[in-house]
Amino acid sequence: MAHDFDLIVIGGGSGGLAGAFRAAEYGARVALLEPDALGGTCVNAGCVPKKAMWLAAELAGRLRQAGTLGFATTGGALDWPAFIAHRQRYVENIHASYRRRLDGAGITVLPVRGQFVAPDCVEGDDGVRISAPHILIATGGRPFVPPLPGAELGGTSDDFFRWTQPPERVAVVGGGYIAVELAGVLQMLGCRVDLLVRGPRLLDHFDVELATQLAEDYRHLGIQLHFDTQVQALEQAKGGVRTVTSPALDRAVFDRVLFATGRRPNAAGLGLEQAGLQVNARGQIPVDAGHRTVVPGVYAVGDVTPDIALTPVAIATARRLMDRVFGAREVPPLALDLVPTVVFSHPPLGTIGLTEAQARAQFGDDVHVARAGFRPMLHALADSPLRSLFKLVCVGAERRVVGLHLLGEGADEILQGFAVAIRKGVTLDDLRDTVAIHPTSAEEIVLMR
Ligand SMILES: Cc1cc2nc3c(=O)[nH]c(=O)nc-3n(C[C@H](O)[C@H](O)[C@H](O)COP(=O)(O)OP(=O)(O)OC[C@H]3O[C@@H](n4cnc5c(N)ncnc54)[C@H](O)[C@@H]3O)c2cc1C
Ligand SMILES: NC(=O)c1ccc[n+]([C@@H]2O[C@H](COP(=O)([O-])OP(=O)(O)OC[C@H]3O[C@@H](n4cnc5c(N)ncnc54)[C@H](O)[C@@H]3O)[C@@H](O)[C@H]2O)c1
Repeated sequence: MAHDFDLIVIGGGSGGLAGAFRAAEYGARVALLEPDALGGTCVNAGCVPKKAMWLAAELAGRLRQAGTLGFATTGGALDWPAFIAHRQRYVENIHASYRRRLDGAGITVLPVRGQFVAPDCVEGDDGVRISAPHILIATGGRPFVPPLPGAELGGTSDDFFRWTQPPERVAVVGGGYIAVELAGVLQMLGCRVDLLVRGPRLLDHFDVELATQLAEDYRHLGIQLHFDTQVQALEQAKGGVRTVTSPALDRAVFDRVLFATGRRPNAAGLGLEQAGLQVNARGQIPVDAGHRTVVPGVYAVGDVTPDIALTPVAIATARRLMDRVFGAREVPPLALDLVPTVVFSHPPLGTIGLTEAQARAQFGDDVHVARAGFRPMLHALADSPLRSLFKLVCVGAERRVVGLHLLGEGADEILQGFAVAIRKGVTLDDLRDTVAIHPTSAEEIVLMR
């Protein structure tokens, strides 16, 4: 049967757009289905607007520090509507840029929600069917809200990005990336934040020493941290929403409650059974290392799969996949053991590779850890107690670096270059042989003992 297109991409977020563009570069005829705004979670309710809020929050902190250091400032209060206008203009520019690039690449964009009617055929919610020998599922995920009594009184990160005014008192539920990032931003921008974490620590999968130092830094910023605290229900209360928790909180009424309790894949409603596909126990679409599903010609990338839920991972895997399918190139799978990532906390926390605990579990006594704890110069000048902590995890007689963990100012920008070196097998001696740049935070990495 003649197909309408060479490739149908379901979802116009990070992975879908990257796959569509790369396939079009090889001359493929591509249709992209996206019922909402182009760019998906990252551009519209994730990385981009989040980073804008983080930058505003960092500026607010800087303005307060500037006041301490003798500058005449107004204290760093933010006019939210004015800032959000700037943020959304930036987001709209990204939409316009995508639209231009899609037109330029000759990609057919259909503003519809798609579902499979056969392994090579997708129907939009306008009833129109299109077919292709290759179909890429890149439908991402959505916030998960635990099914508690009164849960509808709370919001999620999606709601946060719709706020036009800051609340005075906020409870953030969760201890992962989004909880830590939103709690930090809101506190820095002048809200009173309580962070309700069901476990004993922040950021379960990150190095425990850094997570502990971050909790300490957050306490200094004024965030109320409640560990081992289970939210059982939300109730409407006079002047706000009451959190019913175990154990009970001293102050339990908030203007807003935000659930940052994980995300779930968008796999329901895709007609997967018509394609011959099934989801795993976590609702994700299983794929092999090449991002093929069990059905020939059907692929999946990004948050709808078990991959690490990060934009650069969705982009890199989609591009490699299209290099194989349309470029007929042998491309190795992405090395998922060395993915650098940053939590945009205050200060930021960047990490790549194994934590100390993971390295010890894998290599036993053959692990060598170097660390540097210090106050960055600006914080020392302003008499702020916020501390940085950098850790290097090395293995073997040659002390090959298998993990780098950075909490502190500039960590978000410092990590990328070291990620290249670590991928290339850098050793502790290589780092020590490198001349430091003084005075910086980054020099601590080459001076570590
Ligand atoms: C608050 C927040 C902050 C984040 N910050 C970062 C960060 O700083 N750095 C980072 O790397 N990652 C970050 N992430 C994660 C990142 O946003 C995701 O990993 C990334 O967007 C996943 O890309 P994707 O293509 O899989 O899905 P998405 O970007 O979610 O795109 C999926 C698209 O598919 C569309 N869709 C769904 N169903 C259908 C259908 N049936 N038919 C057609 N279209 C459909 C959706 O409308 C959506 O546009 C953040 C996420 C959140 C929520
Ligand atoms: N800076 C970044 O790169 C960035 C930022 C945000 C999100 N992301 C990506 O998006 C993913 C999703 O982020 P996230 O923060 O939603 O998920 P997460 O998995 O990082 O954290 C979820 C948190 O919610 C808690 N939780 C789960 N169910 C709960 C319940 N019923 N009650 C109380 N707490 C509960 C977990 O213990 C955990 O602390 C991340 O894993 C990450 O891959 C990346």
